[in-house]
Amino acid sequence: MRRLQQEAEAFIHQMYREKGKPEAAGGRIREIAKEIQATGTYTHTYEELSYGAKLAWRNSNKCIGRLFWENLHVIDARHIHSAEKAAEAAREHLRFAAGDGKIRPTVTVFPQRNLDGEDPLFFHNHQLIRYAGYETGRGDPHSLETTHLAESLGWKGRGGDFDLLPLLIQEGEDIHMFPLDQKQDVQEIDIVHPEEEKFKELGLKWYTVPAISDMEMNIGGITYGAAPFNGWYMGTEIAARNFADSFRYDRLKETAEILDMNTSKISTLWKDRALVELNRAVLYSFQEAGAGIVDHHTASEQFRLFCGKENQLGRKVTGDWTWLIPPVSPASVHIFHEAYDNTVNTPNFFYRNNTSE
Ligand code: HEM
Ligand SMILES: N=C(Nc1cccc(CNC[C@@H]2CCCN2)c1)c1cccs1
Repeated sequence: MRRLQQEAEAFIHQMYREKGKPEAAGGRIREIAKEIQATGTYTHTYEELSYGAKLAWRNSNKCIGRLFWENLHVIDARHIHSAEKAAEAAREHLRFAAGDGKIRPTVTVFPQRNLDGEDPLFFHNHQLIRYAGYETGRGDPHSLETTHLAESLGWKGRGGDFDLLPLLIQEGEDIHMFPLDQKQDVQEIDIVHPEEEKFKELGLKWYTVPAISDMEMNIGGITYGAAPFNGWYMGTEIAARNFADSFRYDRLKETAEILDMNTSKISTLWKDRALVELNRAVLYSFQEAGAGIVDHHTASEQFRLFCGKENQLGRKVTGDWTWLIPPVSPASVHIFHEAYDNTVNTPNFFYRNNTSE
């Protein structure tokens, strides 16, 4: 109780100070103290939930995209208690976030963790949109576990490389499964190359809205175990990791071969050349389709602006250098040559310790 009170006070003071009404904090803190006294916990107002979620984003040390933290759309779904309604809200989130190409950074907040440390609802999905992975080697190896869980609940995938996984939502002790509507909820882009016609023979595609659904959000001592959030992709995530990692889609060699590169020895740097072409193709394909995406150079410049603004406002930026540098040409962006304080502040997003499942 003491700890909850202290975390609540710290958050309320920060929020009211940043909103230019520090004198109003005291009254709200007393109100929260009474609620904690009476019930053991407290409930955020929508204003507190909204600002808290924005602060959680601003405090995300591994995130290069924080310049836009104040533009986060916060959907209050704390009235939802059934897996069915949660699935509908998740699908609505995806449709809203996709906009008509211009992706809206959005978080949907489901009911907070209860006093027994249980989440009324939570997602087993890593992201709301994700492709299945199979023992055959097809699909996304990163999804093997989630695919097994879906299959154990009766789901049958087609065994391809891009089969959309169903939503897997736990309500109490039971896991419920809901398919996404590929046409309404998911926008996908076929990956083509700006110059090389043959590139499309790779048969690659990816979805436009990354929506992380397996992290918990902590605001003022309250934990939201289901708070899926989306932004837009940085091209390297798809091209340099999802398509290139040997333990993911592992397409580097095939890309090099299709582009007639000399792959006879690693010292020809064919991997590096294939990586750049994959990244150019992903950026080109998304941009041609009018789908939101950012290249790692633009994203790094936006991060530089974010740091400048924060410093101007007298706030210290915290960051995790090892995640902030892009996986392609890292030393070609200024971030590589900077140092960042990796202190973890709250509000923030944290990994769920999945042992409870
Ligand atoms: C708007 C466009 C955004 C871009 C381009 C962006 C970019 C990124 C990238 C590239 C990463 C590293 C991911 C990886 O390497 O796997 C990342 C991490 C992260 N981002 Fe952002 N982001 C954006 C918006 C957001 C939003 C809206 C939130 C939350 C409200 C957010 C929270 C986070 C968090 C918590 C991490 C760390 C995840 C982890 O620890 O695994 N980001 N971001
Ligand atoms: N662009 C994004 N990328 C992103 C952000 C946070 C976390 C992740 C997932 N990181 C883990 C994945 C899974 C294996 C390696 N990368 C991606 C966003 C996702 C949600 C909001 S922005």
